[in-house]
Amino acid sequence: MEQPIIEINGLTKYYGRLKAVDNLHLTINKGEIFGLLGPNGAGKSTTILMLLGLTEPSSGEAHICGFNASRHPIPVKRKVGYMPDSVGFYNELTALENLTYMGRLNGIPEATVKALARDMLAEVGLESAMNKKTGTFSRGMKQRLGLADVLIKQPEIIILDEPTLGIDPAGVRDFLELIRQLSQQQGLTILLSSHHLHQVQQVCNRVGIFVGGQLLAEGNMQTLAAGLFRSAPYMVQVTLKTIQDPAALERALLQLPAIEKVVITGVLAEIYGQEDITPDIVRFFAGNGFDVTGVQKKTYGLDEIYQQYFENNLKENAFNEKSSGLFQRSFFGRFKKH
Ligand SMILES: Nc1ncnc2c1ncn2[C@@H]1O[C@H](COP(=O)(O)OP(=O)(O)OP(=O)(O)O)[C@@H](O)[C@H]1O
Repeated sequence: MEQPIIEINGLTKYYGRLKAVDNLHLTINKGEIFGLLGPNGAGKSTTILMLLGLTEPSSGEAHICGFNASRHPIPVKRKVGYMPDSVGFYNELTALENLTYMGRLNGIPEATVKALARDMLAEVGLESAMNKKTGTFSRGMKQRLGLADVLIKQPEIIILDEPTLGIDPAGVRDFLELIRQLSQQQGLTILLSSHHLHQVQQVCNRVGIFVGGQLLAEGNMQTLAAGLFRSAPYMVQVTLKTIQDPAALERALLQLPAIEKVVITGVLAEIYGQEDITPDIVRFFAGNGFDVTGVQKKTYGLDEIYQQYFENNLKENAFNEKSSGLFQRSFFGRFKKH
């Protein structure tokens, strides 16, 4: 049963004349890992600040666990743990000392704070480093400590702003896995802002694509891909030993049912269709005496979704810069709930 925990209605923020967030509508359910995806300046951080009650919206409102974020920021802060993109610690203190200190600041009773800090450090995989000074920590270790710092408040929602920035690939993988486990084991709701497509794709149940202050699309990977690639959602790549007459091959393939488009480049044929056309295609090539060296069914990931949007958006901008807003709305309009 879906239970809304973050409800955003018409949230808008102007900085002077700049509309940093434009009429945002979004609902996030309890236990979801939601990715706010978008390039720099898209409005992700401003949205997060409004959710935390740290900046006042120009219009619209956000409810967190039922509390209006700008009218009741204190209960909201109790429910939400926020990790900014860069977390500062006292370098001369150990991880345990830093975390115990943060726990005290958050009002955790003296009798339990140290034990809780130890538990949280174990939770984020820093058990063996808890007595090391944080000045010696790598960026990945600092992010884990940042997460422990958020968890010690025992929040219901965690908001992470670009949490994997500057961490090496193995560290990123471990960190994302940790986030996934926390969400699964503790039923935490996690909102994660990032411009790293692959990372968001790995860990999030649902993503929202932000550009120019607008939420252009939201959904899971399947819904986004199905909507975006509606005209030809399936693609099969066939590699052949040779292609003597590409035009004739294209014509012949287009005779097959459900095939919408064929693109031949060198010895590679990319065949797009309405249905999963792989069996028909394989039969076609085998039956017509082609030497097939490879067949690959393509599934659309966030990369393609993002790329497709940007490619089209760039073309449109080059054509008429002023129409880009309109284009964005029409291109992604079909995904939007509001
Ligand atoms: N305090 C501020 N005063 C004026 N303009 C601001 C302020 N904060 C952000 N902006 C502008 O609002 C827009 C959205 O910025 P925001 O930081 O929310 O985007 P973002 O998606 O989080 O990007 P990044 O990943 O670079 O932080 C940008 O054009 C930014 O320059």
